[in-house]
Amino acid sequence: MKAFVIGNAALDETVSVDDFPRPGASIFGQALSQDLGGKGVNQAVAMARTGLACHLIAAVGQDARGREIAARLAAEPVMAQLIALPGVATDNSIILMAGHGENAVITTRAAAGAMTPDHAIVALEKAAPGDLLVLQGNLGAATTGAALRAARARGMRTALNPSPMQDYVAELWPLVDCAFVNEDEAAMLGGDAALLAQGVAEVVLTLGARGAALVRPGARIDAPASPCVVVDTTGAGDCFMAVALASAALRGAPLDARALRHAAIAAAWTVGRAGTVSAFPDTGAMRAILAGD
Ligand SMILES: Nc1ncnc2c1ncn2[C@@H]1O[C@H](COP(=O)(O)OP(=O)(O)OP(=O)(O)O)[C@@H](O)[C@H]1O
Repeated sequence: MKAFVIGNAALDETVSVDDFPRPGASIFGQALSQDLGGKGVNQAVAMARTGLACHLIAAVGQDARGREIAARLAAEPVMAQLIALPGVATDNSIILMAGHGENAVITTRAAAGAMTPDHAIVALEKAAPGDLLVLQGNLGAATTGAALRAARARGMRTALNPSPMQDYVAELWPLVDCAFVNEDEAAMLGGDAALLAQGVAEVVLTLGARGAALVRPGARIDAPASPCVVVDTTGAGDCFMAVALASAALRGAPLDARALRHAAIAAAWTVGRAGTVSAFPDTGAMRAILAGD
C-alpha cells in the first residue's frame, strides 16, 4: 500500500511574539526561524517517517526558496515530486507564535493555486487500488476535485483535511472516505453527523489538548491527548492525521483506537518542540511510537 499526498510545499518563517499585534501596532519579535512546511509537505514527511511508502506531489516556483525546499526534502524518506512552475513564487507561511502557546499562520498560495487538474491526474497514474490519497485545503477547487475523482476511478481510499477551509469543499464530501477536522472546521461544516450524511465513511475530530474522536455511523471511539508541555502547536494536526493513517495502513487495518493513540503521541512530541517538520518525531522515534500499543 502506498500513500499519495498532493498538496502545498512552503518554507515556514516563524517569529516568536509575546502576544499577537493589534491592528496598526508595531511590535518586537524574538527570533526568526525557518523550517520546511506547507500542509502537504508536513503530512507527507510525517507519513514517510513512519516507514509507509509515500509520494508527495507539490508545486514550487523556479526560485531559491523552491530549491531550498527540494534540498530539504531530499534528506527525508518521502518520494517527492516537486513541480517547478515558471512565473510563480514559491509559497511561504508566516507564523506568529505567541507566548501563550497559540499561533497565527498566513500562507501564500501562488504555487499551490497554480497546480492543475492534469498535475494531479498524472501523479496518480502510479497508484493502485487500495492506495491512499491524502489532500488538504490549499489547492484550487478544480485540482482537488480532479484528484479525488481520479483516486475514486483507481479504487483508492481518499482522506481530506479541509484546512485552510475553502467554500468548494462542500461539494467534495461525497468523494471523501475519511475526513480529519479540528473543532473550528467541524463547527463550520455542521458537525461530524453532517459529513457522514454526505457520504464520508469516517470522521476524525481533533480536539487539541482534549484529544480526538473517530466517528463512524453508529460508532464513536474517543482517544485522549498525550500529555506534554506546550511549546509550539504548529503542524500538530498534520502530524496527527499522517500518523493515524500510516499506523492503520502499515498494519493493514482500518483506523482504530491504536492508530489514534500513536497519532496522539506523535502530535504531543510535535507540540512539545518548536518548529514544524523539524519538530516531528524523526524516523527512529516514529517507528518506536508505532511499535507501541
Ligand atoms: N496542548 C496539547 N497537548 C497534547 N496534545 C495536543 C495539544 N494540542 C494538540 N495536541 C494533539 O494534536 C492533535 C491535533 O490538534 P488540534 O486539534 O489542535 O489540530 P489543529 O487545529 O489541526 O492543529 P494545528 O493547526 O495547530 O496543527 C490533537 O488531537 C492532540 O492529539
